[in-house]
Amino acid sequence: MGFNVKAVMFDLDGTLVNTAPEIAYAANQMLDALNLPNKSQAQIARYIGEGAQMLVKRCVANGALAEPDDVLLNEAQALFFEYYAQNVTSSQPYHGALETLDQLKRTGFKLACVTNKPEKFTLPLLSATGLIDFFEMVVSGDTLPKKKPDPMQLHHICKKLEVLETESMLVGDSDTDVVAAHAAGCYIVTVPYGYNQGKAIDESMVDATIDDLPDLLNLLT
Ligand SMILES: O=C(O)COP(=O)(O)O
Ligand SMILES: [Mg+2]
Repeated sequence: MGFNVKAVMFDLDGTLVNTAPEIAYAANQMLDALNLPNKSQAQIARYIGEGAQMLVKRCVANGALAEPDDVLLNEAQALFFEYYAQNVTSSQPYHGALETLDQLKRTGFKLACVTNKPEKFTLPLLSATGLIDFFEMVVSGDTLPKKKPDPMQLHHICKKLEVLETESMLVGDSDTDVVAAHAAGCYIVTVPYGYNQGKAIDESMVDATIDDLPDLLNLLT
């Protein structure tokens, strides 16, 4: 494919780790506590991708509660944070995630994780799954003033890793990742199994698609 890449940045939820089961469990605990109807895991998975705040808002906003007020939203978010903190480290990496990161690191690529997940969940999850040691940098949804689809996190990583955006690649699972990578000027490669609000990725918008993470080694090594 001829990618001239020195750094590879990985999205977390839906790309490296299958977080939907634990997120859905915590979201339904929150809905129970608020006496609101539960939602299926598939439905909640469609709300993943734009940070925890947005996920909570979408879970709470249904039917008569289409416009949840700030008091309810604050309470819902506090509950979700409390419940998700209890099971965030139970999520499992996708097939071949560790092996792929290991191989890329040994080959000499600089690796980073860039997620919209808040830091207080990102770091324990990366530690528990054994992924954290592969990354030179981790940038979470609340590390900087802006998050994906804004390119700020990607620019920040490129600067710190001393690579050009044009020699960096983002591997992600959603339109949010695609838009951020385009805005930053990085290559974008997507996996098909993650959370893209229930839609398929528009393949005409990406540099390549891979079936799973080990497929990346065919593109890059
Ligand atoms: O927290 C989210 O909403 C999504 O996180 P991600 O950017 O790792 O997919
Ligand atoms: Mg994702």
